[in-house]
Amino acid sequence: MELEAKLRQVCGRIEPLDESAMAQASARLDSLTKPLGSLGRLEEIAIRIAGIKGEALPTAGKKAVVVMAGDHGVTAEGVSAYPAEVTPQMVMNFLGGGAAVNVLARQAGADVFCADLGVNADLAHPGLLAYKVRKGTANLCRGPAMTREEALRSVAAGIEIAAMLVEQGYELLAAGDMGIGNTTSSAALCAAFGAVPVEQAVGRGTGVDDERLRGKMEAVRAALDVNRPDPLDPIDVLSKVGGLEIGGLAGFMIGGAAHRRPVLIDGFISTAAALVAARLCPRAVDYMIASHLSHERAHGMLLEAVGLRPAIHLDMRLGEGTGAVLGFHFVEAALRLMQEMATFESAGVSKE
Ligand SMILES: Cc1cc2ncn([C@H]3O[C@H](COP(=O)(O)O)[C@@H](O)[C@H]3O)c2cc1C
Ligand SMILES: O=C(O)c1cccnc1
Repeated sequence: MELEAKLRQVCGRIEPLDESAMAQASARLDSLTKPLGSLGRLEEIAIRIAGIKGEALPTAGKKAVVVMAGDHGVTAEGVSAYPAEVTPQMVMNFLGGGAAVNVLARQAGADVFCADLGVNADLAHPGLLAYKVRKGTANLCRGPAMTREEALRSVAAGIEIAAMLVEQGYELLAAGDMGIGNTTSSAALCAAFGAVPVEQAVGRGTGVDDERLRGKMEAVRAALDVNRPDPLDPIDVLSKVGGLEIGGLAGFMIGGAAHRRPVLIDGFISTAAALVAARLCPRAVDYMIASHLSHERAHGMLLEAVGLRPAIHLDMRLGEGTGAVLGFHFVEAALRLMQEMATFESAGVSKE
């Protein structure tokens, strides 16, 4: 109960966007040497970041991506194209700098953090954010993935990680996931919340064949039948069919919003976490910026259910925060345009 109260308190701290900063940013964009509105969604993003940070002319500041990792008991059903051991192995790869997200983060000038919310293995590395709630979830086809208390602890861990990064001076955050089997859990979450019908919620994830895809669909149906998650109780849904890293990511998004930091959302799993965050604290959505549209088939519908629109579409389906980190580029581009472009007046360019 104490964790529930704390969560309500953090949600209550999320403020509405700063309308005055947004109006000033909008006026500034209209004064720049370009046809009105011609920078399209970049203008929308710049205005929103102004509202989030409460500054008319914000800069991007220090950037961090957090990859939250957790294992999934549902892998016993053969729902992934890869073995569960990949989760801890990839955690070590993130810490060693060799994963796709590390390369993209280096290119974007961002730091990568990796958090263990529930990996099956005992991991020891000085760089790892150790927040293990339990070793992997239980098989959600047979019963709840975790207890309500564990779900709340995963969300609380994400809130704590966001606070720690804000304390370290990070101003722009991105959310990434690692957990073999987590597209199954994410599909079950989408369906449980009524965001996407079951038949459309299940996709190929890491690239399962038709037979495994059918098994994955059965697994999601079984998860909903056996657990009967209550869509009006987001923690109930998270605990029954979610994942530890998904809870962590939802908390991270809520924590970022409570600290007035923009949080870039990645692909399917990250957006499933965004849906949990949105159902817990609707106002947190104002602080989220969608990055890409994943190739995973339900992602578009899921983004829509959260109330987000992706900016780029590169047919990526990796996760890890890779799409979100690409988002650093266009967020920074939007802010630099607003900061650095000449106005009609300063450049002596005729308006009419
Ligand atoms: C080497 C490797 C690196 C990854 N990085 C992210 N994922 C992605 O794939 C997993 C989800 O797909 P499914 O539900 O089909 O298991 C997650 O770990 C996700 O982050 C990876 C998967 C693999 C194999
Ligand atoms: O959209 C994603 O993030 C995704 C899709 C498939 C597999 N892993 C991640």
